[in-house]
Amino acid sequence: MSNNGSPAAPSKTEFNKYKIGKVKSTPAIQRDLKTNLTFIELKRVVRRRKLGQGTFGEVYKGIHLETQRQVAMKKIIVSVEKDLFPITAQREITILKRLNHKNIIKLIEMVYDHSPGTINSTSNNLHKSFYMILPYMVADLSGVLHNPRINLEMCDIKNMMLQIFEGLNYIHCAKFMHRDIKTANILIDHNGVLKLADFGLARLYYGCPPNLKYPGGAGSGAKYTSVVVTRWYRAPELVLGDKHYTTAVDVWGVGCVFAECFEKKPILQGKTDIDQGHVIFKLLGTPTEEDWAMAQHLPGAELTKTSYKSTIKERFGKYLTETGLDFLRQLLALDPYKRLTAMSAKHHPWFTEEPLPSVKITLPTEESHEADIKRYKEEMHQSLSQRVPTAPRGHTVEKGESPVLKPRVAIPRGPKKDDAIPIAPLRDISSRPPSSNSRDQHQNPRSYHSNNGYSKTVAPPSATPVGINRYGTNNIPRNNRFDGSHAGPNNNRNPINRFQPETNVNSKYTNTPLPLGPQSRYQGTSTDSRYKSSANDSRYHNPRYPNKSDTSFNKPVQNYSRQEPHVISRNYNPPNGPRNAGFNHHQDPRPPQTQFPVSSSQNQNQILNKPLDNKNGSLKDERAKPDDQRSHDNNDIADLY
Ligand SMILES: Nc1ncnc2c1ncn2[C@@H]1O[C@H](COP(=O)(O)OP(=O)(O)OP(=O)(O)O)[C@@H](O)[C@H]1O
Repeated sequence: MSNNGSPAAPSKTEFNKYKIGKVKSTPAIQRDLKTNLTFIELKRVVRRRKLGQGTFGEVYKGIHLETQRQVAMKKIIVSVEKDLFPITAQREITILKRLNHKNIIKLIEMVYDHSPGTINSTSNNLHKSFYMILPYMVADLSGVLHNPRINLEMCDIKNMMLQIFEGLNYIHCAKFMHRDIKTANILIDHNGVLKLADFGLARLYYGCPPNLKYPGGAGSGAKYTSVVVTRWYRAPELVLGDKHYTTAVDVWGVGCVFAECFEKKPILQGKTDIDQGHVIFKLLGTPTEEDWAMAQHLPGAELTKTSYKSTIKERFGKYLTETGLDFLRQLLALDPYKRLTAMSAKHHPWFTEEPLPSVKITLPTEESHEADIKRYKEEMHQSLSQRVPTAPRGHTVEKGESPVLKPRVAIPRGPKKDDAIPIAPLRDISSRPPSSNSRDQHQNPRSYHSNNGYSKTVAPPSATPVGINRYGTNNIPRNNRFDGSHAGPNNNRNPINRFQPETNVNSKYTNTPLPLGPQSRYQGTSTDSRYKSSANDSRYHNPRYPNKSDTSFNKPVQNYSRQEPHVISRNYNPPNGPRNAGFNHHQDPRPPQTQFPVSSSQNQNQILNKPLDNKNGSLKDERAKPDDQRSHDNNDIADLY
């Protein structure tokens, strides 16, 4: 406070904390005297490096000026007029504060841009910004897969899958569902450590956490909105409108990510929500009653009247051995209760088959983010147009320099003196010219066979009954070394030993058969009987699965499509153009933003610093409770928490 009692203007030089873009002159980072929050004056910063375009904001690269650490700054835009804080950001902040794992992105802190506000060009409204400060990650998996200069070996893919399952298992054991697993939300740091990010759609689930004893995911004890997950990564139960889904929706997403590693593009690109169902069944075959009995009782059951045959072997058999295909099939099992869990997936024999997972993935030091995909495409196009044309018959073409993709960014840079995060000296990209040839090789399944002794002649695993989760303790052969109770043979040929996951957090859940709570969907251990459809089946007397005469299940297909307006089909084209070429159908699954008032500085402070309500493990913030504060455009929003 100044002498005359009015709040003093914040000092311009008091705190120099973050700057977007390269460090040049002294940035304007200050602290608000009233709230004690730090803020940066973005108007002064001219150069920004945009990493990604989110649905409701943008992600920038910045520098923490005190430590010189690179950070990512995820912008959250708050309309000054409405004075509302987006619910997805609220959720993400709350959940990230609770999580602490090597394979989950960390929230360093929140900063508030205290400048008078900026006018949004599209809405013409005055906006203010909050920033989530996250550790800077050199790449995301979407950028890596689209980068023609990066060729992932099978051992790297295995390593990445193990890391993804480590992170996902942690989230699931902490009783959260992520609900937006996709390649763009899997970040990679300079040490090759993968981090699951973007918890804007995540939520706490009800019921017991998963364990190895029971197949299927956890969390079926309540009704949730099925309008979650980016469409192309949406599990079939969501596509069919199931509201009692489980953590298995995340495992489906990982299955899509796994397959995307081979095709380098999302594998299930439905054009509409209904089409998504067709695309899924075209790959995996229309489920029979035996395959997925519950499908008949979901709102979108009409889709199961199609008769597609599975094409998974034709499509992915060229990349994967029988064991690998079995792994993919179990990640993409149509029935969520036959799908692997994050906990059991790590024990699949595919990880013990040659080539074993690499100890550490080494990627080029080039930054590869989702925002770079457009550039890669342009480069590819340019490279192809520069190719020496083939000579007409009987003629020769003089040999010129073969077109080579030249990276725009300085790639192999050694650690600088003031780099707090040393860039690891990784593979020398210059020795691997990313010619069109290498791209071809990239798509060639045989490239996975090179140098690593990987061969398709590896004996497939012995046949196991379909529909049983083979890696739960229930089903594991007695001498199975991957039962999760021990680390397996003590040598580094065993991937469980080679790959060193963080084990501390989940150990308490591993191998601890938890009592089935009242919410548990299936009681007892007889897997066969669970999937049998019979009039006496207790599921049909369960209010969650009303019998067929229930009108909601008898909806003709038109009715189902009429529900589509509930699905927010906002086009994925931000004001400054499509997010990335070829992603035009990349539908935003999020419901309209429910927002909370953040008018006073005190409220802002609450959002950023309020300790979580830990009672009963609840993450709900008090401000999230009163229903009347929410703008319910449809009932699904009420489900979001
Ligand atoms: N910590 C980080 N380091 C580097 N890049 C990041 C980081 N966080 C996010 N990004 C980049 O920004 C992109 C979008 O980030 P994020 O998914 O968190 O935002 P979002 O607004 O939730 O996006 P979406 O609407 O697609 O879910 C990511 O795909 C990634 O390329």
